[in-house]
Amino acid sequence: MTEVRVPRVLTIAGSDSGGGAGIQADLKTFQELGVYGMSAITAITVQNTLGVHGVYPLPPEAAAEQIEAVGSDLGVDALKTGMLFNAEIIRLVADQIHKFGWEKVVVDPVMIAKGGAELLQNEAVLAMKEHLLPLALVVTPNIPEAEVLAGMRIRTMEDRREAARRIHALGPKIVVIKGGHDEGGPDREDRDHEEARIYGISAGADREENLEKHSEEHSEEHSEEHSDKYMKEILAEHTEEQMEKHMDKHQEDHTNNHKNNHKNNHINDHINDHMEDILKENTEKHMEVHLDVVNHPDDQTRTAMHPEKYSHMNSPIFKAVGNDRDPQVIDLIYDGAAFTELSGKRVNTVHTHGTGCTFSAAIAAGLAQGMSAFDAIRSGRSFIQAAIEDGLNLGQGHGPTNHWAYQRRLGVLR
Ligand SMILES: Nc1ncnc2c1ncn2[C@@H]1O[C@H](COP(=O)(O)OP(=O)(O)OP(=O)(O)O)[C@@H](O)[C@H]1O
Ligand SMILES: Cc1ncc(COP(=O)(O)O)c(N)n1
Repeated sequence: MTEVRVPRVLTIAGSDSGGGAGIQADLKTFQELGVYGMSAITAITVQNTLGVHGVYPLPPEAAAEQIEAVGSDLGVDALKTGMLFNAEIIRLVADQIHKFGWEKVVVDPVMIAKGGAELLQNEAVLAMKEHLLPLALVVTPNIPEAEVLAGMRIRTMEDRREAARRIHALGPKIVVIKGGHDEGGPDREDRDHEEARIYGISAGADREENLEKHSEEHSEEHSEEHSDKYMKEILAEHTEEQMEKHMDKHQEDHTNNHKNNHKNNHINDHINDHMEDILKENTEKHMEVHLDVVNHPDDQTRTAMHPEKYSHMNSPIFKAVGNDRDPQVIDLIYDGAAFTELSGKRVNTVHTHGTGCTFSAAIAAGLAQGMSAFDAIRSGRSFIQAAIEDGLNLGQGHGPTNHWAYQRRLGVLR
């Protein structure tokens, strides 16, 4: 009889002292999903919910040696990469993946923290494109990262599809462009003018033509100086937008928190007095959530070309709660043949620190468990949706997500 072995997953990423992103988020996700987690740390960040206060990269060999130690002894069924910080670390990590012949590789091309700190040096983008992306089964850029990797602005879903095609051409088998950052943004005219400023093109009627011309020149040029400037502009712009939204929401949250303090004390007393009742009630509430999911008629997954290929995505357990009237967040998947949109309810919260890390870690866990890439992505989406919806409200800033939420909803109350 063959012995059943626990799936083993490695994360190669930076440490987040605040516990919401990076290695810490990854290991929490692995544990929740029932896989054995291992880590190779690339950098130590001094971080809390208010931001990144320091970055201490480890010597590149430290990452390579950790991977060697884990790979040569415990073995790795799937892995994910997160913050890699510099080109040398990227090269050594890629060498190790290549040497061990690992195929279930999820690359989360982390570039910048939500608060604006640089988690990947500008000049390392080229190394990521050349050395790491070709080894990826799944790559999961957010919109600003996709803009940098594809060398184009993303304003519409068609832009996103074009960016996905370009990134796919760099070698990964499946591209997932996440939609967390797509909150509508400035109107088309403003974006046109902003784009014109960055590209140095006109914003008038001949705009599309100019943009196309620019994009051709851009791919021919590939000058590092140009892509450095381009990357800085894109990332700075997105960060400013996010910070403004964050500050508004944060002030609102603070007022609400204050108002809720008395109420919370009462609730705590109540919980202590009636623990059993609360737990029972919670279980019923979670069952209702499931029923809502099961009965929901409109599956929010739209499959562009091969519905039969993705029929497993109709599995009720993997459906996000929500409906078409809710503001949506859409992740776009491209496998070189078809586009699939995964959409779910957009949660109105500032506590989304580490969402990308958690999502990619959950995908790696699914792959290690033998899921297809699409199932793993779908299940990763459900994991992060639950983690954002049932937020923990920790810290004074941009708080972490709730890594317990997914299992709790499945009825495992802990
Ligand atoms: N407000 C939200 N409501 C629901 N889902 C969200 C929300 N924000 C992000 N997500 C989901 O979380 C996952 C990560 O998306 P996001 O675009 O935030 O990645 P990211 O910017 O790389 O994350 P981070 O940098 O915080 O680690 C995606 O599956 C996305 O759809
Ligand atoms: C170590 C580390 N890795 C990744 C992120 C990205 O997460 P976010 O964009 O939510 O800050 C981070 N902040 N820290």
